Amino acid sequence: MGKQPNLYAFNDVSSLARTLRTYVIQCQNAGFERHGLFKVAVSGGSLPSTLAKALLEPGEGGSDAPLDFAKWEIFFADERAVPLDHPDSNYKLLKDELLEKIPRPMGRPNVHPIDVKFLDDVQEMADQYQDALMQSFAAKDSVKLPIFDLLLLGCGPDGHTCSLFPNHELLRESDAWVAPVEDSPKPPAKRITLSLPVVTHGTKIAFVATGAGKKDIMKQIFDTEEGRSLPCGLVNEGGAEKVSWFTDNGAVEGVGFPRRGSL
Ligand SMILES: O=C1O[C@H](COP(=O)(O)O)[C@@H](O)[C@H](O)[C@H]1O
Repeated sequence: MGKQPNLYAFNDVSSLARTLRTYVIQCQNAGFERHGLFKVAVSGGSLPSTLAKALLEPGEGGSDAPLDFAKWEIFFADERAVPLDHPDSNYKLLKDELLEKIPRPMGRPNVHPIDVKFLDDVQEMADQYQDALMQSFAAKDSVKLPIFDLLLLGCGPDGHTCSLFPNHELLRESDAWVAPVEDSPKPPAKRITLSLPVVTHGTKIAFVATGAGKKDIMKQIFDTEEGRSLPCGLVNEGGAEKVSWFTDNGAVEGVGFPRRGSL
């Protein structure tokens, strides 16, 4: 058997958040050593609130190693084609949950929202976002892929991640770094998303999935053959041991895949 993703299960979201904090700090420090920055892609959905808990509330026994947000470069793993103050915006969610709450002395991250000039043209929006990535990663050659230090992902109840949905043609995208979505089955229909090769190319890839509402899809992803072709299953396959799942007991009830409680 090849190398496997890591599946961590915790009793509650607080203990999950403490370990996620340690993990993110390790990824941050590895990024600082590699290139003086931490380049991270962040999802929307339920992720920002758990991430904020991890980063802003160390809790008892949580790592007190420093977070230096001034050297963070944050991109979005996916974004909905809506204004930045719209309730569906992943940017707004991250801003409300995390960005605005970062104490000043911890520094201000460099955040890359979508260009709202292109709300009516998601192909143009995806191209522009890809250009922003190219500038950041200084790629001169279009065959190269950006290498995020960390991608922080969610898992939808249908097994989607980023805005990569089950059976969608975008799962076969092999050229674009960022792709437009015109027909998302989950509203809003128009979005942009990192492509699967960009996701699996990351140095580290972390999923956060909590609550009993995720247990059926978790079982499918980890314990069934069909689950391996779902978007989350494809990230597991492509990212293998670079992938870590941070879950609570409710989300993995009945999942047979071997799991651990700490890093
Ligand atoms: O639509 C989206 O959904 C996924 C999963 O969200 P969750 O609430 O089930 O965690 C999210 O990761 C993605 O960024 C978002 O656009």
